[in-house]
Amino acid sequence: MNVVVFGAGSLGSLVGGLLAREHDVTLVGRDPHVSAVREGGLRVSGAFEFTTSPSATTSVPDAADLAVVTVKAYDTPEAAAALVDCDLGSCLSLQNGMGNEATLAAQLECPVLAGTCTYGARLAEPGHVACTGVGEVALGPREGGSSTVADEVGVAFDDAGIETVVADDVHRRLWEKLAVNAGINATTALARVENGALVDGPGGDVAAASAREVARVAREQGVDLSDEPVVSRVASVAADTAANRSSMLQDVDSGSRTEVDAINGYVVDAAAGEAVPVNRTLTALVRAWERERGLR
Ligand SMILES: NC(=O)C1=CN([C@@H]2O[C@H](COP(=O)(O)OP(=O)(O)OC[C@H]3O[C@@H](n4cnc5c(N)ncnc54)[C@H](O)[C@@H]3O)[C@@H](O)[C@H]2O)C=CC1
Ligand SMILES: CC(C)(CO)C(=O)C(=O)O
Repeated sequence: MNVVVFGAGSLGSLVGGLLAREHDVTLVGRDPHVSAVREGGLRVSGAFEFTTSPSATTSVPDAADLAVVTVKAYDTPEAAAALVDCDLGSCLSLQNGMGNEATLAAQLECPVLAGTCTYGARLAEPGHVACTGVGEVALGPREGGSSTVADEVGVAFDDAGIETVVADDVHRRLWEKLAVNAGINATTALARVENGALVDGPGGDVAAASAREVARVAREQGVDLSDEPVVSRVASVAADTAANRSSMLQDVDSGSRTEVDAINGYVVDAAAGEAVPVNRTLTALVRAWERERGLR
């Protein structure tokens, strides 16, 4: 399979590196990482240890069987615009946050797949990505249900040794992942704590309350997501990733824009006036930090 990974940063380089063991992969990213990969290949370390040599460029090739989109959620419109002239068989988003697939589908003619990814990745240096945790990719048609395209992409990921589930309930999975990110990311970013600080105590109460709001909004959207399993999921992820600094805390650490608009902000927008005070507060406080740093 000929794959273009659009957004070759941490996650894109890990997934692209794993896929490159079995497929023809082109990483689309930015220098100095792209130049380093061109010159010396891509080293994947951490839970894996290998070096591979995908193509690497700063511009999109003319065609590919599959585009895997791994930019931050706020860059998805730009990614969609950059891919519009690429002759694609299909497109898969592995991003966090909600709305990415709709943004891609609005501009691309190919089938768009939705996905969640619980692998952990960190770009250690140009040309070198570390896998900080082995997880799972779940993917399916963005419309829900099943499709031949989703099956084929699932086989391609599985053939590359990526733990993959082809899911006919991708909407539920996206909302469940949203509840986890809405509970953990902003809470840890604002408190400047690692995920484990939410396992119990005041931070955990905020994370649980945020997740309950997400579950309610999901149900209002017709997605079967119950409160307590979601709250338990948030607590178990916080415990399993206790030493992690969440991606939003890492963004705050580096003074970078966060994905709050696609996470807690999405919950507020989807609630359409329904009371979601915890997500509304988390969104406002993270946006206040971004504004103070001139990021919005
Ligand atoms: N890093 C991780 O462990 C995980 C990340 N995610 C999600 O995956 C997405 C990506 O996250 P990361 O890889 O951590 O972010 P990142 O910032 O490391 O990677 C994104 C990359 O896209 C590149 N990019 C953006 N626009 C571009 C353009 N127009 N042309 C070329 N390159 C462009 C950026 O330069 C950057 O290198 C986010 O939604 C994140 O929440 C999900 C699961 C795990
Ligand atoms: C699951 C969690 C919260 C792990 O840190 C994550 O996905 C993130 O940090 O964005």
